[in-house]
Amino acid sequence: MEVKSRAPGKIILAGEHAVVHGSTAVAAAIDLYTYVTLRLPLQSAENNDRLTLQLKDISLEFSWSLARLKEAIRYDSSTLCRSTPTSCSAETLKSIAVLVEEQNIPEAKIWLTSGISTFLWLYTSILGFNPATVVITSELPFGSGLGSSAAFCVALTAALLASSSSDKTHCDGWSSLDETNLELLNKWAFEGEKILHGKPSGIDNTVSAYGSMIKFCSGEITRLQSNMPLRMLITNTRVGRNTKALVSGVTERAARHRDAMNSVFNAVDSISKELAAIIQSKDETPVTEKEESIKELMEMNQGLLQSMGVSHTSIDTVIRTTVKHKLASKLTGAGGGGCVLTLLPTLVLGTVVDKVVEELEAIGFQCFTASIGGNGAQICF
Ligand SMILES: Nc1ncnc2c1ncn2[C@@H]1O[C@H](COP(=O)(O)OP(=O)(O)OP(=O)(O)O)[C@@H](O)[C@H]1O
Ligand SMILES: C[C@@](O)(CCO)CC(=O)[O-]
Ligand SMILES: [Mg+2]
Repeated sequence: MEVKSRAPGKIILAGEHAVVHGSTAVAAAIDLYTYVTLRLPLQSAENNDRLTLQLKDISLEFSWSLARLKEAIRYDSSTLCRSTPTSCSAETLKSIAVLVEEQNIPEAKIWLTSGISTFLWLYTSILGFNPATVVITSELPFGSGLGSSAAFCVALTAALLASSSSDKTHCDGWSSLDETNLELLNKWAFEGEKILHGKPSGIDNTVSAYGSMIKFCSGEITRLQSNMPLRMLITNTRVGRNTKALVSGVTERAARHRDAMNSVFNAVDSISKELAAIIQSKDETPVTEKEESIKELMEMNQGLLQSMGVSHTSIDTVIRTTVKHKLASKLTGAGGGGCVLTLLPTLVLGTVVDKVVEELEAIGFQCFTASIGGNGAQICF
């Protein structure tokens, strides 16, 4: 039996980090996906006593015998229930860490450790100690602010849940999940993100699972219907960083300067709400005027992210380069490097965009555009 799944990455238009502290944020799915192929072997097949994970983009394979998994992860798989997502306990995470360590991940790829731990947790929690080969590929850059960790959790969980569901109707092409399955998928993916982000808000897994564009506040989701064109240039500074460390840095700063940081988070909340209202507004305001407002909101949000301590000199370089051409930019995702968004207003000339891209790429950054607000998680049998 084989099932495939895919889940998109995302951009955060406003509200990253503050959303972890209860503020509103606005995010949209992008058309760059993480793909999972899950193969369950026949009883009689070779390798029916192993769990194998293949990360195709980086040509790495990890494999565990089921006996070793059962010995190390000491929970009773008969008590696990795919329909009630639970958190990975510190004790289980420790046992999983031992299993990951045994795989001798190359030092240069050590950042994969948390991803592989998350894989083992989600797999054994949903499918128990059953043999399989799981193949993963991704169009998303890892650890760059485009939600690679959430897309990984959502795509993996979608394949795991689909393979264990009674409804395996063959379909041609990708099909979306129904509301009940989406909700379950999103809850499991959130548990996976907890291993990767430490204290996630849940916005990344939610927008990856549901797709489209959402306003998100303390777990409450509002799907947004955009009533204006929204084009963003995405610049990957290629500066690596880790979301978990950045999130905990902001939490520590918030503990040191409670009142000041609460004011920052409140300001971000207002920015996100205003941004969502502009995007959805059906009034007669000309698009150019709406774009001017979004531009200003992005600049303000970037200033507040700077004051949270999550910007980076590479991000400042992108901002300086784009502002010369009267374009506004802000970091997206956790910051500290990673990706930057630049609003491309409808009237901006193609020649100006080409010039900006040329300048940014000459510095060593990578620029691309992506379609915003598309599909969420999908499966294919
Ligand atoms: N396809 C994948 N295969 C294995 N691990 C992955 C994959 N995608 C992401 N990961 C794991 O997620 C980690 C990156 O997550 P992180 O949250 O730091 O960045 P991000 O999700 O890309 O950015 P942001 O959280 O800011 O949107 C990687 O170091 C890796 O452990
Ligand atoms: C930085 C953060 O706000 C967004 C990362 O894409 C973390 C989170 O919400 O989990
Ligand atoms: Mg992430």
